[in-house]
Amino acid sequence: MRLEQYMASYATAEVCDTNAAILANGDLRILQPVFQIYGQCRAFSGPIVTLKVFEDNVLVRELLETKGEGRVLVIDGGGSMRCALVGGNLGQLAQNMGWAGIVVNGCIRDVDEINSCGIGVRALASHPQKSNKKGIGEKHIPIYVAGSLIQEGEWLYADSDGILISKMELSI
Ligand SMILES: O=C([O-])CC(=O)C(=O)O
Repeated sequence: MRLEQYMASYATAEVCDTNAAILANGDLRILQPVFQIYGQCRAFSGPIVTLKVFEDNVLVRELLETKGEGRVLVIDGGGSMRCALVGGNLGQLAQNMGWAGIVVNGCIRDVDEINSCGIGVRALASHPQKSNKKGIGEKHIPIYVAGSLIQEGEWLYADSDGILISKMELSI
């Protein structure tokens, strides 16, 4: 897939302004503004793949080794500030496998390398320490991140203003 396919043809602010009804009923949610912006793509979107881990990134690699097909990996890392769940190698892998982006409720490292990858990355912060490698965690389960319950298959829309989660693909 070419990078252009991930470029934004929407603005999250406009989506919020024109979708009051689904914002009110919860089909469209706005993540709390806790994320830093990394990666070449400041704006990205796609269907969500969920992962819950804690200070262990074996399953992150396992998922990123599969075809991304324009999806976004959302990792609930429990908000840990003690190690990084994604680094430069995984950022490059995600780009190579066609993922649109990665959102981490936790930390990343190798920020300069990640910033050169042609994907979108959001994380709470950077941390130089690598994570454990035990392989513990759960894939494809509902996760609770930045104030929102997020289900596998929902859609994520990110740009410079923030991150939206939508129950369905938005027609924009
Ligand atoms: O392998 C890790 O733990 C993360 C990392 O540093 C990378 O992706 O380059």
